[in-house]
Amino acid sequence: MADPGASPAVLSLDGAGIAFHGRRLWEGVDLDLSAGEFLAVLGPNGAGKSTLLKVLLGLQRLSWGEVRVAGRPVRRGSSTVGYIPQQHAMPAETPLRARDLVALGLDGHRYGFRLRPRAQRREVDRLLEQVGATEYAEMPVGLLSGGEQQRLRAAQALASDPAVLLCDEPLHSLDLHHQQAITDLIQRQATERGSAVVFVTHEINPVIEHVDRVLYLARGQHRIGPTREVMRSEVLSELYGAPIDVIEHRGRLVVMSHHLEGHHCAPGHGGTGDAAHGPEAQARAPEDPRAGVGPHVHDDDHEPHGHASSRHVGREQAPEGRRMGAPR
Ligand SMILES: Nc1ncnc2c1ncn2[C@@H]1O[C@H](COP(=O)(O)OP(=O)(O)OP(=O)(O)O)[C@@H](O)[C@H]1O
Repeated sequence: MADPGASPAVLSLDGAGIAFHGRRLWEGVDLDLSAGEFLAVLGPNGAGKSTLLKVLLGLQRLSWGEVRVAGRPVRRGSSTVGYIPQQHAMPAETPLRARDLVALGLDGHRYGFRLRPRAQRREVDRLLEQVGATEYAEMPVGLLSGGEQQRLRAAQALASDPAVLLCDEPLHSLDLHHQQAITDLIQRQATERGSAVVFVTHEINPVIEHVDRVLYLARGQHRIGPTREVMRSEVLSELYGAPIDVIEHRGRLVVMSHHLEGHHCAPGHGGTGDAAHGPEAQARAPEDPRAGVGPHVHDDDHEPHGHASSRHVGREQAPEGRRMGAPR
């Protein structure tokens, strides 16, 4: 059973906030994420979900507060952070085979040295098999479907066995079977390898059984807590400043409102509301060089870049009794 106080946080946000041109996306976020914990990040379009991932990737500085991964200030390219970006098509002429894309995620740091070609090939084969991509391992990536490319990105992100795994709408464009396969893969990475997972999504139902806590961002405000504490009519109505109904039906959460835009639960995805936009409502991918075919550049030199904490409003910790990963 998890004992959050006993293990140091893998990921910490302390009084974290961000503003662009005077507009506060979120502020006063205090969060300690433990090994193996699965955090879902929800909120309407433009709430700052992808920006949060950019912060955790070291691509965006906080306006307030501090962020630490594995006890150190985050740094772009750190081997401790894996990232599955939003799906976007790679150009047809991309000069890489599927297996090359996955191999970019391997730099041998797990073994203390770069893998020999044969060992690397075996590891890439294993990763390809995990995501069901063996069949097209030798294909040029640009000729693969969006869903096939997305499975390769998942394999690439897992290759480094990261302490923190960031996922930006990773299920988008996957069919139900592969949604399940990728979700299971991410969950196994959490429970068996102890990766803390930060999973940005517009739709909680495909991952609801895995989620330990939800971070909900809306209108410059946020709530953090177990799914059914945050995903309640009272809480979402307060966050949106408009009446929202959250109904549970056969273990699925249905969010309904006549006022929402860009919400995470569309009529076609289990909701019956008439104004919600579902997962189709996509935003830009972070401007991360790794977002495309990008090699997962590992670089463990850390340098501080966080700002001093300006607010501290009750640190959030993992609830008792959640699943826990193996010690790293
Ligand atoms: N570098 C930047 N400079 C100025 N504004 C920015 C910058 N990066 C993001 N923004 C703005 O911050 C807001 C939040 O963007 P972000 O992509 O984080 O939202 P999101 O919650 O991921 O949205 P979606 O659900 O549509 O993907 C947007 O209005 C965006 O234009």
